[in-house]
Amino acid sequence: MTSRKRSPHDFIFKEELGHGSYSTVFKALDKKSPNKTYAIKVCSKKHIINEAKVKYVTIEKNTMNLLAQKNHAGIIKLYYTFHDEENLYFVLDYAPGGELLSLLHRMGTFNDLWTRHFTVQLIDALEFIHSHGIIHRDLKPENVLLDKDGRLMITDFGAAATIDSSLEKDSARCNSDGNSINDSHSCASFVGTAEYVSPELLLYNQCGYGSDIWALGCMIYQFVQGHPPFRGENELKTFEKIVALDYPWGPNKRLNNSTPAINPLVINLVRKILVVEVNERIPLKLIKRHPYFSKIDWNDKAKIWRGIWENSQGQLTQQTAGALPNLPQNALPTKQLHVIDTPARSIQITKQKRKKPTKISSTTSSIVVWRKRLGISTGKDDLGTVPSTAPAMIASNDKNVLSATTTHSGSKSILPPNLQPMQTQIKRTQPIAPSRIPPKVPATSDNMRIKPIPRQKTIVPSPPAPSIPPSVPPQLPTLSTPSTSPVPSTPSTPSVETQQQDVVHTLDRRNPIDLSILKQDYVFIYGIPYEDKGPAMSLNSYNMIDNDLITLLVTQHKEELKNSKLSLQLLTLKKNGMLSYRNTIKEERDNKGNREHQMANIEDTDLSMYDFEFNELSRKGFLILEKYKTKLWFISLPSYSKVSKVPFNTVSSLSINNNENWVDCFFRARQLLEEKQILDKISNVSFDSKLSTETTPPSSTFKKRESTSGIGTTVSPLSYDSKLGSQNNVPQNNNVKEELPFRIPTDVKERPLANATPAIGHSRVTSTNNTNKATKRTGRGFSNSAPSVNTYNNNTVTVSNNRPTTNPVNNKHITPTLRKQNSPQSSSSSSVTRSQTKTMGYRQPTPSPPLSPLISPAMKEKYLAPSNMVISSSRYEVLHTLNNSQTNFDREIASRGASAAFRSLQKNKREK
Ligand SMILES: Nc1ncnc2c1ncn2[C@@H]1O[C@H](COP(=O)(O)OP(=O)(O)OP(=O)(O)O)[C@@H](O)[C@H]1O
Repeated sequence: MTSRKRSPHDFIFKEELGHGSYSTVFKALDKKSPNKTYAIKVCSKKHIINEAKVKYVTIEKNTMNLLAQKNHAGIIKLYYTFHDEENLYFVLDYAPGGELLSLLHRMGTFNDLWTRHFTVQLIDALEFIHSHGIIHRDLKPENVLLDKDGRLMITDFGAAATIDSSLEKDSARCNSDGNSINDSHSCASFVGTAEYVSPELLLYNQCGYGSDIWALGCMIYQFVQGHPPFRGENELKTFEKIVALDYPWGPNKRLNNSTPAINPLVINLVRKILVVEVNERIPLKLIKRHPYFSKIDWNDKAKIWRGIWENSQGQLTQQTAGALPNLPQNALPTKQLHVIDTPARSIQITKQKRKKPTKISSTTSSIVVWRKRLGISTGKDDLGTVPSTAPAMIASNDKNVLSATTTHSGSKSILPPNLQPMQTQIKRTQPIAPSRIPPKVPATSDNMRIKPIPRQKTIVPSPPAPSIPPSVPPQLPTLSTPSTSPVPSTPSTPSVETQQQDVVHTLDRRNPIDLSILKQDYVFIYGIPYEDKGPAMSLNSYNMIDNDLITLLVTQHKEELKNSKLSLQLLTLKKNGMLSYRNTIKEERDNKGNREHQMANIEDTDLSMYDFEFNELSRKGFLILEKYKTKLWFISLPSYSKVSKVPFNTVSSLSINNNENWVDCFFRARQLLEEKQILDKISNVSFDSKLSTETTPPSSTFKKRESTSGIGTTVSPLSYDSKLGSQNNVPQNNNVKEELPFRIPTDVKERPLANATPAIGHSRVTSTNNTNKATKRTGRGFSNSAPSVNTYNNNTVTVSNNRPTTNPVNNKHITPTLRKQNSPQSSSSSSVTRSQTKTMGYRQPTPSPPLSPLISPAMKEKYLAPSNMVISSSRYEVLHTLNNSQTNFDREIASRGASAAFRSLQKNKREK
């Protein structure tokens, strides 16, 4: 870089490379060193002022100046800035490969190799940007350019913001004025592109590093799917999808059929990134340790930044390209060099027609409209004022700015130091949290369809907001598929498609689908001790409970699992909502001679599904069913290879509905129980009534197991073994006490309410203990249950304090929150349960306070789910609950349970 002042006359302007909302970009040669090619972005001063783009030009220049000093391969470098009477000039790295989006469009989707290649480079570049306290805020494939070898270069920093470098990297937020926010976590404006905008920006007016990571997740998804994950018919619908986390995983669209399916690790990674709660979103440093990158040496920059056609030695090779379908090197755009030596003065900055005519303000207005529709307070936005993204003083200095451009190495800013927007610390306003969520957040099927949009317009001016339609609660999907029909007439034969799918998963394909079973599988069951102070694990590691933890547990207890006769259990979800298990290896019987031990009734209040994470492809996953007394219960699927070794001859009539995942089946069962109509239909179904009356503790073997210790004190954060990948990741230290993997509560005291719902008369048979407890619960004010619940609870009124019930009139689920309002007595329990919830530390970023002792004797015996725990079937309930939650943590909890339901709902809708 040179400090010598440059001017337009130092360059030969060649063809136009493209134009943006306030600029036209030309290829240009340096007259002094003709071998050096640049891209010069020419911005018309008049246009900038007229279109009020000064602040964005300023931000872009300052940000690029800052980054250029460190010279990172993944960032378009700004070499010089200068101006003449008419224009501003930014002399930039020339990226002959064009936009990454163009390449993606040519390819349809990227294969795994390219996906990893670009993702790795993106991560490295993003880390560099963040390490300088900069948030890009408009990451998307259009803003990523390629050099001639297919290395990516991030550009377009016009929406960037800086934060205070003293803040924690992953927690810092900023406002778009470049002011760090360590208290209010507020962002004063909306920027970005609708498809890539983060939920925290939409919902809470916040932006931070996490927002870039969200966009990264969207891009990775786009690499493998060919389109961004969230795309509605208009921006408002796109926003709805974002906050609903409504994105589909479709088949890979590559033309070449030999292309393998999407790497499950990519899916896993994207799922970890696309998390609505920003605090739960995986940070960059953990992304780098994700198994998808197990072979990446992040310190080896040369390797990371090699071209797409270079081999590991850095040599260009046709091999790589040859191995990829339809991947000629000329996939990268090669614009013909028309040598048009344009005199600088005659450069016309045309009124932009291609894209982003009103980029930021348009998105902003869309978000404002959207938030208005949701009834979310947006402060000034509600008054129709779009918050500014730049300090107010910039506007008043527009002209000064334009006449004060400098070379890069000269004074660093266009503005005088006291007016520099990127460094000015301004007291921020409080975060604008949603103050009200309206009764309707449309989750209509019409926005499920994805229309091919050739190019992601950054911003399209939004249509005027339609008036809010009257609230229509989303309907639960009805059941109609033969394999899940509750009518037990003739066993249905799986469809051809079903049969094909079952090739992998069906354990015994000779048998027809057993209509009384929704889902049946082999699982490992873990109990994680949950003590007064919280889970008997470090909160940090507890925060990481997910597939990785399950994998860790399996890894750690592999031998034990292999050898233990109790390790493999058959877990069955029946249509009456009963979850039962059976030891498939040793046929143990309980005192009543039952081979099958009921575990819990999912219809039961006590069984709360807190979270799930299943990957049906890799057969990895877990489901946290509940915190019951002292344990959290996990159900984890073993790998298929393990399942295939199970001696199936010990199991009769095993047909598994593997077309649906566990979560969907749970909701299906729940729905069956809740809908009167369905209950009628299933009244003839002969349920195993033995199970429903079981009150006797099962075998002593189980008891003995129960008394042994569970997982010990601390599990350190996971580290990935790069050689072994995710299936074999191991903890950094082995400070994990031995855990017996199988921990089913086997006596009445320990077991969650183990009630089956008898078919005839729908009366609920409960054990003596449970009946008492149920009565206690009723006494806490839950008698205002929906009629449908009582319909099948003739004898014992047992109404969930966390389970939505169904109003038979409109089939609308009544949230606990709503019921709570009708139930004065519920307040005490809700406060207690809230305390419990917090203490659970569920993926809480910071350690939560110690668990307050359980208060009532009843609670000592029975765990009460948090009052706002929602297993919901409608997005409305989710948002309603989120809105009514008093703390972020409550929101997190509610959001998790609800998101499961919502996904289920969406899936069903899509299937329709
Ligand atoms: N350094 C570069 N090398 C090659 N082409 C470039 C370079 N910078 C920009 N372009 C091309 O010029 C087009 C316009 O870029 P520019 O930065 O002016 O606008 P934009 O970022 O696309 O839009 P906006 O400014 O509205 O966000 C880009 O889409 C890209 O195709």
